[in-house]
Amino acid sequence: MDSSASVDALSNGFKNHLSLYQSHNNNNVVSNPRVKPKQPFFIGVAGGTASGKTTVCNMIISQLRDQRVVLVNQDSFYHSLNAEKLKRVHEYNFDHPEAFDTEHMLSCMEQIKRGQAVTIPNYDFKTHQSIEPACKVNPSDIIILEGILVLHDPRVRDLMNMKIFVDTDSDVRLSRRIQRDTVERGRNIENVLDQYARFVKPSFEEFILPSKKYADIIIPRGGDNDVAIDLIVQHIHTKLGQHELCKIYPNVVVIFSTFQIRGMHTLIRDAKTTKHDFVFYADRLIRLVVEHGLGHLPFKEKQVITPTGSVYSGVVFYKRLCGVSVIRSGESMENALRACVKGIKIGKILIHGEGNNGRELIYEKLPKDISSRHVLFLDPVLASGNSAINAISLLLSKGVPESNIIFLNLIAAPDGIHALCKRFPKLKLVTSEIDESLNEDLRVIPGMGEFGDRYFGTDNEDGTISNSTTPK
Ligand SMILES: Nc1ncnc2c1ncn2[C@@H]1O[C@H](COP(=O)(O)OP(=O)(O)O)[C@@H](O)[C@H]1O
Ligand SMILES: Nc1ccn([C@@H]2O[C@H](COP(=O)(O)O)[C@@H](O)[C@H]2O)c(=O)n1
Ligand SMILES: [Mg+2]
Repeated sequence: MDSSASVDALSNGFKNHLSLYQSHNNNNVVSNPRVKPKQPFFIGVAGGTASGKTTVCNMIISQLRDQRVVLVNQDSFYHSLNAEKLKRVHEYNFDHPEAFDTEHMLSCMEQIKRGQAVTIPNYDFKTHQSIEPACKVNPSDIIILEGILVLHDPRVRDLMNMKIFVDTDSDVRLSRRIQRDTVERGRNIENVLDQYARFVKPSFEEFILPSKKYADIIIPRGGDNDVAIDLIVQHIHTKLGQHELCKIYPNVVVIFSTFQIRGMHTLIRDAKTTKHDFVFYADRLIRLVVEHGLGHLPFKEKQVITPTGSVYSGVVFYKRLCGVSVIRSGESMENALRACVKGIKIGKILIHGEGNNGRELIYEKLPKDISSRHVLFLDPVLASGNSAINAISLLLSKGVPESNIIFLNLIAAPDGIHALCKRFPKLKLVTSEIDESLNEDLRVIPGMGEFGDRYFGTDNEDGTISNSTTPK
């Protein structure tokens, strides 16, 4: 194979994720200065030559199917050799930190970390030069930077959320390197052994091995260590699934994001989506949130005998439940709740209000025995939190314990979460996405417009959505 390991590694990342980057690119996203892109999770993978860094990275990527991942190889940032240096290539130390354009790598990684697209050079191990075309890397959820010296420079290390060192026996590495470089990098055994003894081994001892102390995780045996790779993938999932606000308010639960969920959000947030599609995908998301929310109810263990005469140890559903929907958009969630909880009673609350203050209770119809039930409170959009606080205060005044309320929601603004969770710390909020902010009209950004208008088809005749001044 002609291409270098660097290009291989990079293109592996692209092979897995290219279509994703392109679709991301083609979305014609209108940049909104108020919306800060989410910071990606940045992983650094270092280790000696042929320790299995690229192999480990590809194993991690293959397990992160629901995330957008980009793999960048430090090799891409090797300085190209000029004619003079090419003549004496056998005297060149490719394992010294100065062999890399670290300033360029740092600037690219800083840009990717800020959520910007960058162009990464394409390095050819046969000609020892950067070649065309360079590779465009679009913003991602996870960035992996791998290479022998990625833990060497403190500025690069500081960008990383997780630092890994792949630790493989040096004899194993040498034999793999001979094999790889003769097959893939156009070298002969004498070259490989000579380079190894003169530069690779001494630089490993002087620069690479000392960087091991900065690693959070050391993986002995590289790609053979399935347990370590599973644990790393689990940790990444946990970190990505956890919004900062979930750490502040442990009762805020964001359902685990998959490409399916993002796809549904993309559709319902798109201003061009038809009413029919909006309802279809909003219903799918609502159903997921409802199912997730029900999982937070208390349960009792129960054993049953199956038709094979065996014992199945299970649980029984909690039955004293009711729903309460906030008119009008909360009513869109009632069907999903009815479909999941047979015969559930659903009450209603109508709150009216303008601007930041002055919410007024207009109408309420709640089950008489609501105080003895767990309440699933239905409202798809949490913006300032003013309406929700009003409605939940009403439930508390009816004797519902705060800890018996589960708020089921599709999108929540941080402002609403702060307001609600500070006021009702025992209430549980289950949502499918936390958005960036509220604008000056108290509308969620990026948001999805007026949910009720889009769901019930009461937007303007020309198909545009009313720019309501009545925030939720
Ligand atoms: N666990 C393993 N068992 C056998 N061969 C391996 C293993 N891990 C890597 N290799 C092989 O060793 C060579 C170097 O691995 P690679 O992942 O490219 O290392 P690095 O990126 O650290 O240089 C490759 O040819 C690869 O296929
Ligand atoms: N023109 C080059 C550039 C680098 N190398 C060697 O590659 C090794 C790093 O790649 P790994 O995939 O093994 O991490 C490094 O040890 C350099 O010696 C080269 O031979 N020629
Ligand atoms: Mg490699």
